[in-house]
Amino acid sequence: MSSLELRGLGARYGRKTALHGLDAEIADGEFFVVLGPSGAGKTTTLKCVAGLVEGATGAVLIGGRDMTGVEPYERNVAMAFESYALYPQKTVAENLASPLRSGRLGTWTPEQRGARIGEVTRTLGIDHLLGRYPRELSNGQRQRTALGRVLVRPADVYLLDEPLSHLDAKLRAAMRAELKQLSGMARTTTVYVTHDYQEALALGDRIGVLREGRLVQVGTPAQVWETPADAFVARSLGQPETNLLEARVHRGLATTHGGGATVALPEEAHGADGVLLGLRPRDLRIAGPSAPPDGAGRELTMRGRVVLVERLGRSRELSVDVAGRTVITVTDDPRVREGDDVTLAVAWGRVHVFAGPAGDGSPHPPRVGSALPVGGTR
Ligand SMILES: Nc1ncnc2c1ncn2[C@@H]1O[C@H](COP(=O)(O)OP(=O)(O)OP(=O)(O)O)[C@@H](O)[C@H]1O
Repeated sequence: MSSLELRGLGARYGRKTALHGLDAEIADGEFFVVLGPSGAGKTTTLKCVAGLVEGATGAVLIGGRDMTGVEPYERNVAMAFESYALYPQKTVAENLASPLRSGRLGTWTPEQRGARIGEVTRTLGIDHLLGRYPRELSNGQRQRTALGRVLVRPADVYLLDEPLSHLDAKLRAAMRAELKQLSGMARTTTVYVTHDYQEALALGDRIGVLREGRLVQVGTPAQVWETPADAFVARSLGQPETNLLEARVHRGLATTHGGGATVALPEEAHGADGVLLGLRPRDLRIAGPSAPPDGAGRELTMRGRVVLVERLGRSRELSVDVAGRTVITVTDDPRVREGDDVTLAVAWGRVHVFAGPAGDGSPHPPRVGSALPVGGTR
């Protein structure tokens, strides 16, 4: 069993605190993604698990065993760094074989080694490069070889630091799909670090969102997507970013500045002076004659004027002026033009309510629930 547990994990670099006591329980075989912006402490988290941070506090348990005082090479973790380390004088095949030759991992027959290397290199799409030297590879190929070096060896925990960052978008998407299929990967507890929310949603059994050295939310991709813990988490997932509209609260109702929309609030938000309403651009739709707003009041509707249309591949990103506030939405309808008056509609349950506007107390207002219809029930 190779579960991984972090108990109050802390790390400092001089006077700078990089991790403020992380707690997480990662199950045996789980694929756990740490998502966060640059500087959040993602790499430091992995290094602490590997035993590479001096003076780390708290505890790391692997398979229930406290790793405090256990040397990095005795932890049986395999870590891939963003900057790839390969032996320049060895071919790709030799680079991949070397971890299996070290003896610490049991004895591998040449056939077993060949089979494992074949499986990993086919998954990573580098099986045609086995005879090349690192200097003869592109950055993306080098990165995949470095990842291969980690994945060939059986370990209790894989620690992967942005392993796909040097690949182009198409290859990243293809590799994402392949990675989880790799046998060994499917069974080995993995902590995967990224700042790419799509990668996190696609790969993670669960996602831990890291901000300024704190895990601010841990949950399945669906939980983090549907009920973001705060406005920061909501903005971290999704492109275009979640719209945040400031609203004043009066008698359980919130009205956006400018009066473009009014919603009823869940009870937890009644005491707030103000709230932020979070609207994902893809949750908003343009209500038109063919798809009128829901007459039963199951949707919030807002009137606005399209001020900008930008192409996003097949769809279009619209900036809509709603009573002086810009609301971004995405549509596949090619007929919408700049200057059009439109009605935006969104299901009440998809209107996230965050307590307190940004800049007014907490810089990251927590989510307190979703909006309710005015004067009715959902
Ligand atoms: N060796 C170091 N000395 C001093 N400060 C450091 C050191 N390594 C990291 N830090 C600081 O600790 C914080 C966390 O760094 P870390 O590398 O863990 O972040 P990250 O989330 O992995 O960022 P990125 O996505 O940019 O790699 C940052 O503020 C960083 O500047």
